[in-house]
Amino acid sequence: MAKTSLDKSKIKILLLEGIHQSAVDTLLNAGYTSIETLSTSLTEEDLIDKIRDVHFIGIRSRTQLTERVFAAAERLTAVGCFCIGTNQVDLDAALKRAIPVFNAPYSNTRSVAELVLAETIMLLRGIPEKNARAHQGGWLKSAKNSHEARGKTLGIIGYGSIGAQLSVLAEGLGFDVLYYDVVTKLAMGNARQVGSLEELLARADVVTLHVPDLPSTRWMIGAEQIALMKQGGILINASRGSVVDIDALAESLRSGKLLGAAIDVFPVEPKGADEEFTSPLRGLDNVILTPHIGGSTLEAQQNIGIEVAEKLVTYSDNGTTITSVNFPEVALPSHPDKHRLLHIHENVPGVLSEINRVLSENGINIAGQFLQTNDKVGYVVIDVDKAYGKQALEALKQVNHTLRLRVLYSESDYQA
Ligand SMILES: NC(=O)C1=CN([C@@H]2O[C@H](COP(=O)(O)OP(=O)(O)OC[C@H]3O[C@@H](n4cnc5c(N)ncnc54)[C@H](O)[C@@H]3O)[C@@H](O)[C@H]2O)C=CC1
Ligand SMILES: O=C(O)CCC(=O)C(=O)O
Repeated sequence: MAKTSLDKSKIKILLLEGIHQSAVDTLLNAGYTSIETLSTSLTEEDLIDKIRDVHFIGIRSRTQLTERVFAAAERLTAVGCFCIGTNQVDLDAALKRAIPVFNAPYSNTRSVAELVLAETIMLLRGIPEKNARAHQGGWLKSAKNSHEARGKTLGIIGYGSIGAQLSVLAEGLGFDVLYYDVVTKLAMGNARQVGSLEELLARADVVTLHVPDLPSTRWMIGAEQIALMKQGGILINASRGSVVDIDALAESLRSGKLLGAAIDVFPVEPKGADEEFTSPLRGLDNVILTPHIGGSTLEAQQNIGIEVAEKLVTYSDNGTTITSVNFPEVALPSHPDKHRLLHIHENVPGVLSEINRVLSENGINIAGQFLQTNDKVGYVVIDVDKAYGKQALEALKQVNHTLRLRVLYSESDYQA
């Protein structure tokens, strides 16, 4: 019998950026013991060195997994983004090497929504400036530019998980909620979708961004858009640093066009606590600057640790790719007495029949077969009896357009 399924203790896992201990515990409980954790991200060069013998990598938003990194990652089997956004990963570079990428699409939604709501109230009252003055011995006791949230208009750009959650919380406080999204979205409560970004900018007292990093969202808020906002408006960005032109924002705060801002994400962010944070927004009154901690609550991080680690374990043990952001999604049953062949190939006609020809010529009985494709990749999973020869696996690897073949032992063999 061919021996290609790796012993779990030999499967190397690298977790970067201070991923929560719950991820380590989840991996250990599943039998994966070779886990290295680092509290920071790595530069591209350092990552290229480190990733060569790594099978699974876990990152957050800071680590850039580029084409060059994937090219060096000879053993990489899957990527876990312990966050929502996956813009830091070259998803096509991963896909063409048969590497599924997973994330935690909802685990920190609430944390971001709560932070934004809190910042909205603080900024409407001018608290950052009053707080700074008090720390310097000043006493800015004034109602000037201080407003209740009740009856103000909150404009949400991007009405997905976070935008919609924020909408519900904000209505509870008495905000009128408007939102703009490229997709028609069902309104929560009494919120209303507007037809254009321009309309939202003109009508909202507070504008908050909750869009992904996409070519269409890059620098979507610049000088032109800020000019459309109300005099004395407030801007919040806890989405991605590429969405707001930070120089234009700084200028609008200096000129008094905007009265306040809260920014959690920046075009360039420090790799870790040792690197200095620089920004044109530093030193401006009534600007809340936070170090990309929208999702950084213990509750969210603990849940994310478990969720993404479980997805990596499930893919490693069983082949399931449900919720992968770049890969054909297949939900697989357990395979107690069968070995499982995972064949990943370019999605071109004829590969499946070629695989079945090889199996038949090698006398391999198919106990179960599952197939899913996306526009680039086909993923065929075949459960087979345990008795097969090494030459059958070699022949499967030789099938034209094959990207990768993985073999998973039967679960009873794993437990043995
Ligand atoms: N600051 C932080 O720590 C965190 C930041 N994030 C960021 O927040 C983003 C949003 O998260 P979710 O709400 O979970 O995403 P989501 O995918 O549920 O929602 C995004 C929404 O934006 C809309 N959208 C896309 N392009 C648009 C455009 N050009 N104009 C208007 N709307 C557009 C989509 O249709 C969708 O409704 C993430 O992609 C991530 O980058 C997420 C979690 C934590
Ligand atoms: O917590 C993190 O490192 C990143 C949070 C974030 O931006 C996300 O979930 O997309």
